Amino acid sequence: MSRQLIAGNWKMNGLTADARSLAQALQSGAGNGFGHADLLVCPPFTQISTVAGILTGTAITVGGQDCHMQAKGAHTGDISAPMLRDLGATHVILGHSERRQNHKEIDETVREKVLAARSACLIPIVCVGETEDQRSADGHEDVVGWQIKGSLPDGFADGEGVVAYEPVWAIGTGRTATEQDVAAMHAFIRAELVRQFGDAGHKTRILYGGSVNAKNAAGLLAVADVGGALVGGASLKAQDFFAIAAAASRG
Ligand SMILES: O=C[C@H](O)COP(=O)(O)O
Repeated sequence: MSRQLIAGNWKMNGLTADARSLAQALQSGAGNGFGHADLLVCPPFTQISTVAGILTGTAITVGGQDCHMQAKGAHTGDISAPMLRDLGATHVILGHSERRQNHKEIDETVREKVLAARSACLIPIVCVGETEDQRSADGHEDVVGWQIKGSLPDGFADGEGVVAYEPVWAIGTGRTATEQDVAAMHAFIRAELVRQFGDAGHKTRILYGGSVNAKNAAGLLAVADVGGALVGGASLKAQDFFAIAAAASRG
């Protein structure tokens, strides 16, 4: 099995003291790495510099949670991909369902942001996933299929771009998708990637996200075609984040 990526999305959590203390706990536990897992944390913009500084020299990399589609200019309050890179970020989460919902981001916006990330040498982690209503109406494959078509630009699979499948109803709810559902959706996403990008689509990592925790991680990470996890709440405790990483190592 190839290395899995365990990515922590801290979302809008962490004043400087919190971020410093969590980063220090990660630094002390990081050791020489985690077997089959690559580790990444994505703090809020305001803490990236602090966290990247503390984690320098460890096996844990740092990413952003969003970026603007332009590299610079008159965009009050926005952060560009080169700015993230400048702070030490290696990755950026794009098209998270909270951005799609709260900021009305559409696939075309996400696609433009992926291009911006690529120009700044950041690895994009593009989130896709259906709502509960869409799944109840049996529309989950259609929704995710369209998100993949619309959000991923040409050549996406030639780089290190990552896709994260996050059923919206499983995010922050404690309701995890069953391993059967995860297997079915990851197989569907893989088939879509190959249809869109040819052979290169076989190598794109597909993460699962949605209430992943220290207890359920081993089962989810052992599912075929799960290339890692995008972890929200459980990534705010170093011990839980490491337990998930350890589960990946056993995958
Ligand atoms: O980006 C992370 C996901 O939204 C999952 O969040 P969660 O682990 O708190 O459910």
